[in-house]
Amino acid sequence: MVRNRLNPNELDQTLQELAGWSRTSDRDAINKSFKFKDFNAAFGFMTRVALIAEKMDHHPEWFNVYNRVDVTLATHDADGVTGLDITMARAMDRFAAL
Ligand SMILES: C[C@H](O)[C@H](O)[C@H]1CNC2=NC(N)=NC(=O)C2=N1
Repeated sequence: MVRNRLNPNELDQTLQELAGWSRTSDRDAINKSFKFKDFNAAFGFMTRVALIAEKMDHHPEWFNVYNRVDVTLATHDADGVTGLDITMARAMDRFAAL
């Protein structure tokens, strides 16, 4: 089930395939800092992510300043990291590479 929390082993294994993603130190979540050319590129990324977040009904926590977007992913309903967060992380990596 995508909404079940990944156990620590599953999460560590999955993170090995996700470049730049780390476990968040103070809670069950994952995070990555994305850097873009400028604000326009950063906001374009956020817009693309927003559209799929609505489709997935799964929303990132993020902080943007100029060309940087710091993202934290967790499934609030499950109080931890689930397959939904991994799907979202992969989608974000794809959009960031455009
Ligand atoms: C009511 C609504 O479906 C839920 O609150 C959704 C919305 N977006 C969500 N986003 C995230 N990241 N985790 C959730 O548990 C979640 N739940």
